[in-house]
Formats: sequence, C-alpha cells, structure tokens
Amino acid sequence: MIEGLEVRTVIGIYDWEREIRQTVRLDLEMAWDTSKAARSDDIADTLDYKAVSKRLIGFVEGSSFGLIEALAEHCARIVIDEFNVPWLRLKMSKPGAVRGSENVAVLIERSAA
Ligand SMILES: Nc1nc2c(c(=O)[nH]1)N=C([C@H](O)[C@@H](O)CO)CN2
Repeated sequence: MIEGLEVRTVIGIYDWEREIRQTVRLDLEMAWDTSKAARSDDIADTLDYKAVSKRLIGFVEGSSFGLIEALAEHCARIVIDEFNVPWLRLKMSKPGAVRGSENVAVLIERSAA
C-alpha cells in the first residue's frame, strides 16, 4: 500500500483552478505476491513502493486534468502497465475542494485484464 501520498498539481474544472496548484492525495492498494521477497529478502523480488511513488509524483506534478476521475484513471493505468500490478484500488482525494467538508474523493478498482 501507499497511503496519504500528497502531490501539488493543476486540477479542477473552473478557470481559477487552472491558474493555481492544489493538493491531491493518493491512497493505493496493490495486489502482489510477497512470498518470494519474504524468502529472499531482496527488493528485486517485490514491488518497490518507493519506485511506484516516485513515478506517480512525477506524473501528477506534470499533469493538468480537470476531473479527479481522469487523474485517478491515468494513475491506475501507469501502475498496472509499468509495474505489472494485476489489481489495484486507488482513492484520489482533493481535500479542501468543498468548503465545510473534510475531503472529496473518487475510489476506483482496476485490473490488468
Ligand atoms: N465528480 C467530480 N465532481 C467535481 C469535480 C471533480 O473532479 N469530480 N471537480 C470540481 C471542481 O474542480 C471543484 O473541485 C472545485 O472546488 C467540482 N465537482
């Protein structure tokens, strides 16, 4: 899992949102068989959460989507396609987007198939 990964990016459907950077937060669950790495104690045998995080940070920082739905979908595709993850659940939050609320988010599940 990667929990609470916060990144500043251009995100939003309103004109004023195209002029600023706002914080989005990613929570990511990824299916992976950890038994080989548990035996070998070798990072090469597992899914490197740091590598996944760095790739997503770079992508999100350079993106400028309108909807958090679109941003979430692209992030999911990157993780599945580039890291061979068979299944994931991704929550894309935009805290502070709605006054009076603690958070707004979309939650998606995607598979490689
Ligand atoms: N389902 C969604 N609804 C809304 C989104 C979104 O990304 N998905 N975005 C906005 C605005 O950008 C809002 O965050 C500005 O405060 C409104 N509704």
